[in-house]
Amino acid sequence: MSKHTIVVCDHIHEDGLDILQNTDDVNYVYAADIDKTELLNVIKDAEVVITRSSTDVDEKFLDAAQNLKAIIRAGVGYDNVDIEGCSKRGIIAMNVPTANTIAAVELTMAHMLSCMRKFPYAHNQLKQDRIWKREDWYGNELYGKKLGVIGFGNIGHRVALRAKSFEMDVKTYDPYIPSTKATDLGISYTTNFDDILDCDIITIHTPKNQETLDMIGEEQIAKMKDGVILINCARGGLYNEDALVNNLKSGKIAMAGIDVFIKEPAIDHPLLDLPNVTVTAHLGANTKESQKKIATQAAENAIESARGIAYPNALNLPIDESKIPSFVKPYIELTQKMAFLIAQNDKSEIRSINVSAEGEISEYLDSLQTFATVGALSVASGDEINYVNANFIAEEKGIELTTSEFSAHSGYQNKVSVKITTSNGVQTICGTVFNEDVQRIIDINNFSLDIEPKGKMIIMRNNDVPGVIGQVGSILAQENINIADFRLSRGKDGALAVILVDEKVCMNTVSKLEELEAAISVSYAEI
Ligand SMILES: NC(=O)C1=CN([C@@H]2O[C@H](COP(=O)(O)OP(=O)(O)OC[C@H]3O[C@@H](n4cnc5c(N)ncnc54)[C@H](O)[C@@H]3O)[C@@H](O)[C@H]2O)C=CC1
Ligand SMILES: O=C(O)C(=O)COP(=O)(O)O
Repeated sequence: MSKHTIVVCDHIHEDGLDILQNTDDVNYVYAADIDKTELLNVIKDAEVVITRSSTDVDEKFLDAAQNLKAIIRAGVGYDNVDIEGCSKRGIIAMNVPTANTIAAVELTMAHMLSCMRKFPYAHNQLKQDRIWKREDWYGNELYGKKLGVIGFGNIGHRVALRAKSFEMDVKTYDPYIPSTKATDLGISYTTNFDDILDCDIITIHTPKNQETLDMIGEEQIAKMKDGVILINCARGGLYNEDALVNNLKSGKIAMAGIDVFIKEPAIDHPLLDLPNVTVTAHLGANTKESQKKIATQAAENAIESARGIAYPNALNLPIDESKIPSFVKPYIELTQKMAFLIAQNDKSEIRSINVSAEGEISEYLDSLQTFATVGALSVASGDEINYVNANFIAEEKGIELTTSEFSAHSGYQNKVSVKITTSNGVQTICGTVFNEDVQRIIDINNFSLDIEPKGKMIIMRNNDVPGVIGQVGSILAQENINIADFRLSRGKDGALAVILVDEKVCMNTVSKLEELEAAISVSYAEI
């Protein structure tokens, strides 16, 4: 039995490792304890890798992992994964988005309480210094304080709910949610970022990206109350780290609770030298409960993706298959086949691919376009093309991808057409689906036909003169090629024949057909 190699690059719960170990068709490699340079060697044969935030899936990593099909980020944030690099290489990246939510929520509350009651100072004074001085540690209560929650997703909204149970006055800023997601829970919603800056405590729960990096810097801190408390259990850099250090030193920020740093491990970070910071070493997801859930989900998803069965929580698929209605699927297949057929008929350099549609199917033009691109490019690039990287590769080759809806109705309930322009000319094939899954090509370059897009086919354009069918028949008979079906279409510019055959046709036979006096063009394709 051939086995799928799955490499585990970071520490995950043993329940996940057991699943991998006990799966017959998996060759599992545990590489969490090795040096990251050595890891590059180990991932050479990996089909799937499981990572956490300690492994950067960057250019070097991807270049080393030549056989990689999928990456499972066993957690939420994927800012350490080069998603575009994955897409270009046809690698599907997935995360495990909700399994550690509660762990991160509870760590946020812990940091908040720790800052309010000055836990680190009080703890150290008694435990390390053996001093009992209760008068030194007057903290503050969460009760009645204003809490600003930036980012109201899985973690942010749960932090807000817990804060409400402490009878805090909670407000959120998240421009990407409907306001009712917050207001229905009794939480104020604002689209004015400055409203959040007016809070007693601010906690951030957004992803890290171009938009959110340095979201809070000197300018925003200057607008905050003196003695504000800032919590970050999301990602290092969402609060500008220099601004954080400066304002903690000056006392503008009274306390900060920090779990994450721009550069981790952060053992020499200036924040660690400040007394008014409570820190944890990126422990947001580190509860046994969360890690058990994440590891089992990550292992199961790794196995499914290695087998090519499913890609749960994929981050870079242009198409979410689960959202595509069943009637669209045969059209997707048909579109890919039509593009594949055209690209076999004309192997010259592709300049543009246009997909047009009419009927309800036109709502799915973007998905159809992606599959047409896969079909067209796979003639030249074979297995290297899949629907994750097709659009990237087309872009790199300078191929223009367009879609359009037919302006006039042809009478078909749904119809799709693929038009490919090459350095040699333009070819168009149209198709439809009958009775839910019977795929048919109905037009090739303006010649009406009715052909199943399947098998070995010779496509011949010829002058509409007597005797052509007989001549084609005798050439194929001489070559021992059996004709399974012969479809002929006549138009004002001659005729087009699609000849379905049982045996593979070699270039020599194609040349003999091309030599017929009536022949205009002949090509051979297999679907
Ligand atoms: N410290 C740790 O160990 C952990 C950290 N995290 C991090 O916590 C963060 C939040 O995670 P989840 O809540 O699970 O993610 P999520 O995707 O459920 O929520 C993120 C929210 O941020 C909002 N958002 C995006 N851009 C925004 C912007 N510019 N301004 C305001 N809101 C914006 C989104 O609309 C979304 O509602 C992520 O950065 C994640 O990586 C998650 C788990 C553990
Ligand atoms: O899930 C996340 O975003 C986290 O930050 C947790 O990261 P980790 O898996 O603990 O390295």
